Amino acid sequence: MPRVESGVAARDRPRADSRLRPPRHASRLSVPTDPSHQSARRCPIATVAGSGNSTAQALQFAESYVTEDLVLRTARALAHEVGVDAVTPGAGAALRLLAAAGNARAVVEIGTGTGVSGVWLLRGMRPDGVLTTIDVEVEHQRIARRLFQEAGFASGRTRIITGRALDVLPRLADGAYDLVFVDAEATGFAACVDAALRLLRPGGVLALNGALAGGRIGDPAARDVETVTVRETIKAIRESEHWVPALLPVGHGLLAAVKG
Ligand SMILES: C[S@@+](CC[C@H](N)C(=O)[O-])C[C@H]1O[C@@H](n2cnc3c(N)ncnc32)[C@H](O)[C@@H]1O
Repeated sequence: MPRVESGVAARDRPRADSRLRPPRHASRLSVPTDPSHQSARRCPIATVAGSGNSTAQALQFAESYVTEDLVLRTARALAHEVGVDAVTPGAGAALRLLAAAGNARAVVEIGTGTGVSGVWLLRGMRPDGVLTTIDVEVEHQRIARRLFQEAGFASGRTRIITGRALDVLPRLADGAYDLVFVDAEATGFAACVDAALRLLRPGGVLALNGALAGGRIGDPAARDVETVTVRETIKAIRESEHWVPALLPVGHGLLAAVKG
C-alpha cells in the first residue's frame, strides 16, 4: 500500500508554494482535498465533443475505464495546485500499456510535472527499468521525486534531470531507449521528435502528448502557433518513412509511433 495520507482540508492549508513543500521531517505526502482538481480528470476531447452525445460519453467512459489509486490521485491533485496539466487517466493507461507492450527497460520522459505520467510509465516498465525524466522546473521535480518514492519505486528506478529538454537530450545515448514520451511545450515538439528518432532503438516507441491541440487540430480555421506547430509535427511523423504512427484519442490526443 502506498504511504500517502489524506486529510488537511483545503481551507486550512497555507496558500502559495509553501503548501506544496512538506516540512523536511515529513516523510509522507498529503492529499489536497480541493475537489476542483477533479476537473483535470475530464477527457479534454470529450469536452470538445460536447456533453450529452454518445461520442463524448464513450470518450469519457474510456478515460475512466482504468482507475487511479491514491498515489496517482495525489500526484494529480498536486499537479493541479502548481498549474501542471498532467496526462489524463486514459492517456496514463495508454502510456503504461506502451511501456508494458515494449517490455521497456529504458524510457525518456520530457516534462516530469509532478510525476503522474512517470508513475504510469514506471508501472508498465520492467521491474529493473529506469525512467529518465527531464523538466525545467525544480519544484515540479521535487514533488515528483516524493511521489515516485511514495509509489514504492527505488531511487535507482528514476533519473531525474533538471534542465531544458533541448539542452539535456543531446547528452543521452543514441539508440539506447525503448520509449520516449514528450509532454512539454508544443513549440519544442519537432526538435523532440528529431531527438527521439536518435535516442530510440529500432522498434522503440515515441509518444507525443497534446497531439489534438486541445481539440483545435481538426479545425482548419485554427491557425494559432501551438495548433500549427502540432499540426505540422504530426503530419511530418505520418509522412516520414521512419515512423509507424497512430493517433489515439485519449486525453489531449496521444500520438504513438513505432520507430521503423
Ligand atoms: C504538461 S506538464 C508535464 C506533465 C507530466 N508529464 C504529467 O503528466 O504528470 C509539462 C512540463 O514540462 C515542463 N517543461 C516546459 N518546457 C520545458 C522544456 N523546454 N524542457 C523541459 N521541461 C519543460 C514544465 O515545467 C512542466 O512541468
